[in-house]
Amino acid sequence: IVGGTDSVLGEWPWQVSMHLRLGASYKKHACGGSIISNQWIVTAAHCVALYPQPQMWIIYSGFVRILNITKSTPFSELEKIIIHPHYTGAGNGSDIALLKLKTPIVFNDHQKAICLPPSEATLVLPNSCWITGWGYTEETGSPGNVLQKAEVPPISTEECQGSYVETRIDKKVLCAGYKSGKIDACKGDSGGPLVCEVDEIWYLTGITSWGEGCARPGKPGVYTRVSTFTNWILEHTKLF
Ligand SMILES: O=C1CSc2cc(C(=O)N[C@@H](Cc3ccccc3)C(=O)NCCc3cc(Cl)ccc3-n3cnnn3)ccc2N1
Repeated sequence: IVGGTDSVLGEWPWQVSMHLRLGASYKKHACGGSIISNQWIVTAAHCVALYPQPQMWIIYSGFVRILNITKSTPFSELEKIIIHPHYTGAGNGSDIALLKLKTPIVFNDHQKAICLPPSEATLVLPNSCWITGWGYTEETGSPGNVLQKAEVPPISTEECQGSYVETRIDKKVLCAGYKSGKIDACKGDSGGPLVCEVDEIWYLTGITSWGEGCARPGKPGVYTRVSTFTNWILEHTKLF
């Protein structure tokens, strides 16, 4: 996150870190994700597209300092990875995937689920949403240690299309950010949440997907619009 500030434990209890098992011991943070039930995580399809094998991944939850993670830190393992069937990788939407945990997460003040938005919610977009992650804090920077948070306003599809003339901006995505840049997601934040509070309830409104550089003026962040996929999520997680 560029232009963010430190989070405190319990502020974003649905945020998880996905670590790729590269060889026996070496693991590293690859993507963010969001807890939507005690056994399901939502992330970006591009995070798992290169390694769609459940045994390649481990999930850390209930923490904010990435440097506190050690070999003895408890983690969750994956039973199943479901990548959206329409995801093709060419940045043309449906950048969403579901991770089923081998054993359910025990909820507490530091780890619990975020609500899904109503499907196709034309719910007038709130004017304030938040992004979080352990990604780069500058475009050519390095990952943050403490989970970073930043407030970003959603941007209309028309305005966003004007920022990305070579890419089709449709209802499968949601753009957010400032004309002046300065605050945005960046490398390592993808798969993580864009959340908005409506009537004191937080909803998973977006999934960090792509952007042209980080926090550049006129180049907002592009997020998977979760409400377009709420039914798909419910069908595949049997959460209804
Ligand atoms: O320890 C490390 C140091 S290097 C590193 C890089 C990445 C990375 O590039 N991730 C990509 C996505 C990715 C994930 C897995 C495989 C391949 C690519 C990303 O987050 N990409 C974020 C995309 C993005 C989204 C928004 Cl909303 C706004 C701006 C951007 N950025 C544009 N340029 N950089 N960020 C992830 C974890 C990492 N861990």
